Amino acid sequence: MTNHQKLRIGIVGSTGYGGVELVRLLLTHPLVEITSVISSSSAGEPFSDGYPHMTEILSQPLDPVDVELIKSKADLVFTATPAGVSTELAPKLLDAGLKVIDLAGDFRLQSRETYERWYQKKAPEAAYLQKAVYGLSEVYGEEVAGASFISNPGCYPTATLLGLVPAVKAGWIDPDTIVIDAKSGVSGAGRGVSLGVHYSEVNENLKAYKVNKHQHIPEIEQVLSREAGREVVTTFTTHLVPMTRGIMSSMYAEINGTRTEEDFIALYREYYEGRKFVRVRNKGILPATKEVYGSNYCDIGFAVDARTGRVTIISVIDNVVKGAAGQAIQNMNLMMGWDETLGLMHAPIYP
Ligand SMILES: NC(=O)C1=CN([C@@H]2O[C@H](COP(=O)(O)OP(=O)(O)OC[C@H]3O[C@@H](n4cnc5c(N)ncnc54)[C@H](OP(=O)(O)O)[C@@H]3O)[C@@H](O)[C@H]2O)C=CC1
Ligand SMILES: CC(=O)N[C@@H](CCC(=O)OP(=O)(O)O)C(=O)O
Repeated sequence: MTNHQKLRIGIVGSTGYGGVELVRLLLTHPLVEITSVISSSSAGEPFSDGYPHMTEILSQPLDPVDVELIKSKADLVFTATPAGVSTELAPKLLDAGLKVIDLAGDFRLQSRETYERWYQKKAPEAAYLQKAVYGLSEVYGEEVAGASFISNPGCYPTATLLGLVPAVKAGWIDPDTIVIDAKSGVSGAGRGVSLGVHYSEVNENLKAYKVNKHQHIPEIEQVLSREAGREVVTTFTTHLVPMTRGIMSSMYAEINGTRTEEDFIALYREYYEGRKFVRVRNKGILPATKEVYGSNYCDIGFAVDARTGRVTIISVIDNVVKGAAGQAIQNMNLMMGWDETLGLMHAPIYP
């Protein structure tokens, strides 16, 4: 295949952490080429000025956010922008005939009212919201195939939902009893500096934040409700951990009936059969964030407590890969009818 036939990719928000991770991964994808890296604040500057580790790898100048220009240079656009930007931009890109994969939260919630309450921003127009397919690849991959507009899941919801959906769908756990305790590395907050992610605030520290207020709560509840076939509400608490990448979601729920760890392992292995990026650990082995670092894997492990009748489910991802850029590329592969693993089979970096 010549370069000419490759799918041409534009990245809005290329100067952020999600954007630069898209660049890193797409550079080795066999069927695409990055034709436009886009910035709202640094157009004209070489991409590698902001990221010297990309010197002589990707030094092309940043393009402005100009829909006509993007249309002339790209077939598919990733928007890796702060909440609120794609609400306005994605409809224009779609109207220009481009395929769009949005990494932000703007199009994830079906209810406009729920979005406005949790994000404190104006919701997208209903007509465009209805076009967006929620791209939790291993659960809704069939809906993603052939779609032209994907709303990529949040990082915490990806780890959490991949860990909960099979058990909720099978009715093996009581959805009313689920408690989710989640922890993230600091890159989850993006490249922008703020007091909360300042080195001396984060280093040698562990803090809970946005308790009962996190914008990912309605996203998690939306999917759990759909899979359970009834409304589910849940307790979800996020913590900031002094590490760069990684999310661990520790989930607790009451088991319906009597199930062993072997039962959960078999259920999940069957649910994710043929899906390379979810790895279910053997009995007695729980995953750690370093075991997925830099990769698109989500690793899941179980501990059943016969004494309390509860199961603990541990799910880990790399927030910028499976939690953002990696899953977005997986969704692009599914949209295009390609093997979902193209460009993504990187082994985790260890140690
Ligand atoms: N970091 C993570 O782990 C994850 C992030 N996400 C989501 O992905 C999105 C991007 O996150 P992340 O990369 O971490 O964020 P960053 O803050 O690192 O980057 C966002 C980029 O958006 C660009 N931008 C800001 N305003 C505008 C605008 N008005 N128009 C166009 N571009 C704009 C900025 O670049 P410039 O000034 O050059 O235009 C900036 O570099 C967010 O919605 C985030 O919530 C989702 C899952 C995980
Ligand atoms: C560590 C950290 O601050 N993480 C961010 C994740 C934000 C994110 O990914 O936002 P959307 O998925 O909603 O776009 C947070 O908790 O808000």
